[in-house]
Amino acid sequence: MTTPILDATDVHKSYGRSPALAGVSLAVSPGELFGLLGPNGAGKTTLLSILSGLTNADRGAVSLFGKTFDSSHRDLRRAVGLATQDLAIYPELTARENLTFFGKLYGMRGGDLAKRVDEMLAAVALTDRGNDRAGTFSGGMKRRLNLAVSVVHRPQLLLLDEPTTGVDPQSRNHIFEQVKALNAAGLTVIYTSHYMEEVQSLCPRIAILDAGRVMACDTRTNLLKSLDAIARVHLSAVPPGLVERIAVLPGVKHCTPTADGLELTATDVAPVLPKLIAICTELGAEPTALNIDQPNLERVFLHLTGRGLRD
Ligand SMILES: Nc1ncnc2c1ncn2[C@@H]1O[C@H](COP(=O)(O)OP(=O)(O)OP(=O)(O)O)[C@@H](O)[C@H]1O
Repeated sequence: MTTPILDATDVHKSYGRSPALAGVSLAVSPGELFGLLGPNGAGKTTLLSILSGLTNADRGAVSLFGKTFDSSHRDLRRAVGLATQDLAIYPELTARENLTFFGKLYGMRGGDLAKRVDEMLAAVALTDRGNDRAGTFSGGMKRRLNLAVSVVHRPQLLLLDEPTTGVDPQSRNHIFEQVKALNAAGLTVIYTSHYMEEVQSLCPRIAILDAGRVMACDTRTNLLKSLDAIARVHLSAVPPGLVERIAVLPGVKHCTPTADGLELTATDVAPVLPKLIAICTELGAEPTALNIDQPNLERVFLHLTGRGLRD
């Protein structure tokens, strides 16, 4: 098995008496685009602060690149890029100056730095605005620059804390594309968000964090497989015997009548539908509307915690 690029075991962190992390364990392999999904206050920022060496855990162990890690390991910290939720860029500097400044902080100089700055401006579609002050940028452009700044020094692990906060759809797409491109080029990425759509579409493996604990950590496929699809069928009538016949169709787990039709659960609804329609036709019940609720991470979260992600 490959050595994990990041291995956290039983990490605890409290602010005063309130625990922000209450025993978090997770491992991320080289090359992964790993999602960390959790509502506001789940502990995502606290975890990223520990993983980037900004703060230390109260208890537990973290290893990065196979070595024990804490904030005193300056060499390991240089191999991590962090795009913070609060923007790290300087509004009075231009985009180019911001990138150059952060590159220099990491010891980059001369032609290599100049080339990298150009590359980063192009990657986040800010080449045309490179000489404009960051303070004049839209929220989305600032986020894109914040992302570029976090990788200018070519880290091996990138930590993204809610990277689409306050951005327009166009910038959001730029950020998604850039994250995917960085990952495809070999960068390991931990992507934190409370937007389940983002994590679900970007990340093949995901940890769900709530109240400082990992509630589940698995592949996206396995997380979604843990729930059934729900089909709601509206019918012109619900003849006697219909629900009972549908309930025993192969693949159907439950079937119950509703005010205007029926509702069924199945791991896979598609193979059930033709048989359902045939039975409805035979019994004289015309389907008038069909709604299929496929499993998603919002429902997985609800199932695990009893609450919605945005409660
Ligand atoms: N500096 C701090 N002082 C006191 N409490 C804090 C501090 N930072 C975080 N907390 C608390 O720790 C818990 C976890 O916060 P954290 O910011 O890590 O969560 P999060 O999942 O990143 O949420 P968000 O997306 O809203 O930032 C919360 O209850 C928060 O109020």
